[in-house]
Amino acid sequence: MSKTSVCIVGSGNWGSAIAKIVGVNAKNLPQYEDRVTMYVFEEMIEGKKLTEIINTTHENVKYLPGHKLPENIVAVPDVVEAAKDADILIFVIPHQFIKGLGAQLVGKIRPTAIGLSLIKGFDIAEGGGIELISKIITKHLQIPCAVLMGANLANEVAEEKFCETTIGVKDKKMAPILRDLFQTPNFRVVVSDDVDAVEICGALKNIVACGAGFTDGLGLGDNTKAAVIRLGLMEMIKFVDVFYPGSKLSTFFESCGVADLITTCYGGRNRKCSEAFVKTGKSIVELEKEMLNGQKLQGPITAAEVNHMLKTRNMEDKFPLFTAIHKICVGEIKPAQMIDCIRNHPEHMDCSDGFAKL
Ligand SMILES: NC(=O)c1ccc[n+]([C@@H]2O[C@H](COP(=O)([O-])OP(=O)(O)OC[C@H]3O[C@@H](n4cnc5c(N)ncnc54)[C@H](O)[C@@H]3O)[C@@H](O)[C@H]2O)c1
Ligand SMILES: O=P(O)(O)OC[C@H](O)CO
Repeated sequence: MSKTSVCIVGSGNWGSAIAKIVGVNAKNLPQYEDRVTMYVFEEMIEGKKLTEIINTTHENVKYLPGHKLPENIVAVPDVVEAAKDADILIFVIPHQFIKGLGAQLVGKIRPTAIGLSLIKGFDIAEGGGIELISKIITKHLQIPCAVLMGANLANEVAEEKFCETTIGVKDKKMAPILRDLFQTPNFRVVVSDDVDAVEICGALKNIVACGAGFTDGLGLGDNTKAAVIRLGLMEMIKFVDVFYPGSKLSTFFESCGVADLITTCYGGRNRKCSEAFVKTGKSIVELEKEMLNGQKLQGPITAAEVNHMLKTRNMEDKFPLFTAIHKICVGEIKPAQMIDCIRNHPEHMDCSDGFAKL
């Protein structure tokens, strides 16, 4: 039987950290081809191509400095060349680039390939809704696409500190294949069939992370930040309930849910830049450039995508935290107004009989 070949589409902070895991597992597991291709959006670093640096030093010096990648990870600057022979395509690029990159792959990959999206974010759908990234991949490339989301700050995963993750996949045959490709003693995988909710958790938590960062920037303290996190979680649950009915509440207790929300609201890039946004008065775009050395924020764009949908449906007031965070990001209201926007949150008002409702 021929071996399964793997391509990682993306090589940023998370793409590189996951390459460490996937490279080692592909090498050690007999069912996989040793060689794993990694699509690298080419750029010059001190006069040298990043792909050449990765293939000679085995380090992504720009996006994951200080960590060696396994030698069977091969950086390829042409996405079609990287992906054309793969049986498993792992998509891990900032979500704003997926449509452009996906378009280059149409008709150029194995029709039997399967996809796995590690991308946190949405796209705007026709008619004012949102579209899940995994669905975009399936629609354009005509392949099934599972998701992997969790409390997984890339640098900590690269340092092999213990964490959990959630793989959302419906096909029972695919579940162990994907789990085995990612699982390590320090990266524990739980598989869920509640795929849409797993993916939506990963996208929405980035909006809440911005709120947590604004709270930190305003110096409001841990109680306020906990309230923002809790109300953020309630809006995440409500969003899934309203727009993706039939999902399970238990999914929010997996790594993709509450755990990712916590880690991102304390240690993530969205939090960090949002805190600086309040403290410096600079724009999000400026801060992303200044503070992240080419890495990308997903929270403010996701907040805009969600707001577009809520506005179209006249539902901004049902999600006051998401709405306030978007308005702060685009300068429509001041960060200090966030708390006024959530002071009379539906979560406080809906309990007319004195009991909270879920
Ligand atoms: N970094 C993390 O800790 C982490 C953890 C879990 C999930 N994620 C998610 O994974 C996804 C990818 O994040 P990341 O941290 O790997 O990326 P990143 O933030 O490091 O982004 C930089 C990457 O984007 C690439 N890029 C820049 N312009 C591009 C273009 N026009 N077309 C294609 N690629 C381009 C760069 O070459 C680089 O590889 C995001 O959705 C993110 O939310 C990130
Ligand atoms: O650094 P952030 O804010 O993009 O968050 C990173 C991961 O999504 C945390 O799991």
